[in-house]
Amino acid sequence: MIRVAIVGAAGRMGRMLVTGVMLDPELALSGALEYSGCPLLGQDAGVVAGQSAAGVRITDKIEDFIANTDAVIDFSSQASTMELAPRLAAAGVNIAIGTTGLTDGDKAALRSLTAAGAKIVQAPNMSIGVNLLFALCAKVAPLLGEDYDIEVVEMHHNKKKDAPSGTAERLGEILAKARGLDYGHDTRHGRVGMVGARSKGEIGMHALRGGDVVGDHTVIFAAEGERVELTHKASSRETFAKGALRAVKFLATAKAGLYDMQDVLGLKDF
Ligand SMILES: NC(=O)c1ccc[n+]([C@@H]2O[C@H](COP(=O)([O-])OP(=O)(O)OC[C@H]3O[C@@H](n4cnc5c(N)ncnc54)[C@H](O)[C@@H]3O)[C@@H](O)[C@H]2O)c1
Ligand SMILES: O=C(O)C1=N[C@H](C(=O)O)CCC1
Repeated sequence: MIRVAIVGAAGRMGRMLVTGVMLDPELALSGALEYSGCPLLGQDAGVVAGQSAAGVRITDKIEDFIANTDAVIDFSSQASTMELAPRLAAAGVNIAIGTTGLTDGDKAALRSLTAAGAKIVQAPNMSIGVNLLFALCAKVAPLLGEDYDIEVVEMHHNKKKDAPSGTAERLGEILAKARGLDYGHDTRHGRVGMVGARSKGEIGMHALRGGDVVGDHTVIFAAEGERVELTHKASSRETFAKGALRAVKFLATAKAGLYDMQDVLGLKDF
């Protein structure tokens, strides 16, 4: 049995993760963390998630559960994730991070924790379909070549705080690498004004927000006379939660290291 605590337990993903852990016979819910001042502190995490009582109260202190926890799943905020990760790693707790908006510096800091023995999965999207899309883009972009202009379009619900989505950023990084471009330098985020004709050496990135959209990502390869579009649409957050549960099971037998969902799903050699 893997004892799992959820960070951001009252959030959209947190409630889905609490439910997923409670329903999984290989996992046991050991803790549920929220920010200090959260009105739901002290409430039963299962009840908050719309399930039966889990016997785990939402707390703002990791000390309430860390000694009885094997793994933490963190879908909260960049600041919270980066503050907690060193403390969890120091306690020998495995960490599955779904939080987006992490900087390159944040990812380097996570890697340095794994050099000291931590086991971490960090992935901007834990669905099987999106991770297959990552692998497909790495193959398709070099095959189509420079004649095909690449644009990435994502759409999410109107509560999402970061843009572009972590998934779109990862798509951009994969596509840039496949084209010999630099994601940070060569990405055009939206276009406005007299920007001139599109150059070959750029990737367009467009973030749409509205309603309750769970998460749509499309990569467009556009050439003279045709275009190819690869699209993934998530219709339920359950797909992300299922991936996170796979991640903690993967970490239970993994060596120290910083992993992504390509490792968890065995897509590295696809
Ligand atoms: N990797 C994936 O597959 C995936 C999928 C969906 C969402 N996400 C990401 O997960 C994050 C959360 O998304 P969401 O839609 O659930 O957002 P949300 O705002 O509904 O939930 C975030 C929760 O974290 C809590 N939180 C904030 N600071 C905290 C702290 N210091 N300690 C403990 N809890 C704290 C908030 O109170 C909130 O309940 C975002 O970064 C989002 O982009 C990733
Ligand atoms: O709802 C969100 O927020 C999502 N965030 C992830 C991202 O930024 O890529 C994954 C999809 C849902």
